[in-house]
Amino acid sequence: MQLFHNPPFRYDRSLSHPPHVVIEQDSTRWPGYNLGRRSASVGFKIMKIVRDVESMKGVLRPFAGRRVGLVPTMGALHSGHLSLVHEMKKHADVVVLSIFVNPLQFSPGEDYEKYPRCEEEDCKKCADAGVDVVYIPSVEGMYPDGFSTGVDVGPMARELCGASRHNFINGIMVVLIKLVMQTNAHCMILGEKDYQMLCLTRKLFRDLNIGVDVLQGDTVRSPEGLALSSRHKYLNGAEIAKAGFLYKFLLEVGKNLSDAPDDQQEIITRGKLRLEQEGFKVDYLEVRDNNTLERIQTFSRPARVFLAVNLGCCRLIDNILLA
Ligand SMILES: Nc1ncnc2c1ncn2[C@@H]1O[C@H](COP(=O)(O)OP(=O)(O)OP(=O)(O)O)[C@@H](O)[C@H]1O
Ligand SMILES: CC(C)(CO)[C@@H](O)C(=O)[O-]
Ligand code: BAL
Repeated sequence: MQLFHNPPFRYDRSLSHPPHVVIEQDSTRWPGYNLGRRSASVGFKIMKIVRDVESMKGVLRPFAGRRVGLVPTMGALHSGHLSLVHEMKKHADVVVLSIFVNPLQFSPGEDYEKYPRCEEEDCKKCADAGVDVVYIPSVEGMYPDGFSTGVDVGPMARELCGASRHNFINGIMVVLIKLVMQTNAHCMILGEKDYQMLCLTRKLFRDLNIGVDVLQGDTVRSPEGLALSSRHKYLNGAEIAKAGFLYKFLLEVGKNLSDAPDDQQEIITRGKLRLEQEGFKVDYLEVRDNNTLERIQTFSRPARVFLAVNLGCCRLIDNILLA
């Protein structure tokens, strides 16, 4: 599929695979979009865009022995994603950012088709942030005919987001295994905003002895506190302003729980009512153990408050750690 109709890129003919597979951004035609800002002595001077599963490993061959850091995303990049890139640059010699809207993690009726796709803009942001390789595999490349393998990380995949999004967690686990294998990543970074995914990915890698470090990136928020999300493209200005309420709400719930830990049930019931009154449709508001994600009654171990709501046609999630 040709995604850039008049691509401001040139083919990299130094690579052994067909030129249509790997293209390089042309820094002479796009001044400012080479990787001039990078300080590291390793990595590419010109960002590479790889669309082919087979080519991915070849692209990194010159960096054998170097630490490869993977930043998996579904694209429509925002400052949250870019903060993960900046953090990863501290831990890896070569940074690969993947853009793949993974059909496996969506269930029928969810927003797979309409999920925002804006690759050209994303590639510019990546080049500016100093990404070495943008990996944009196709659905056919990732899941060729006959693909049938799945993983199940256990009951926790069916709680929190997994209770309403049945394919969500296990679909992510499959794609993350594939992405780390395809990129030969030594480490990967996931955002705290998707804390259930982060925890269960760590569990998966532990359970299957996959020796890839999973780093945690801080949640980047708007000045009003709204955790940035690609799905904000579904919201209008008034809805964005309304969504800013969620973080203040979480902080308030957190304070109430710290002040009256024995009143958890009442605080949560009242909280859900408040969210509905503010115009949100509540999927869940829950307090869970920070490490196991189990429900907790007492606060003897670190805990986290999680929420998921719908506003218009947009699903929003957030969470905070209870001190
Ligand atoms: N506001 C944010 N701050 C930091 N990291 C984030 C933020 N939002 C998403 N991420 C992280 O970026 C990575 C890629 O996520 P993804 O591409 O699904 O973006 P997203 O904004 O979470 O999309 P959506 O909310 O629409 O599902 C994940 O590890 C995710 O946790
Ligand atoms: C990790 C991910 C890119 C896998 O599709 C995405 O689902 C996410 O960040 O939630
Ligand atoms: N970051 C979450 C990806 C999803 O909602 O499918």
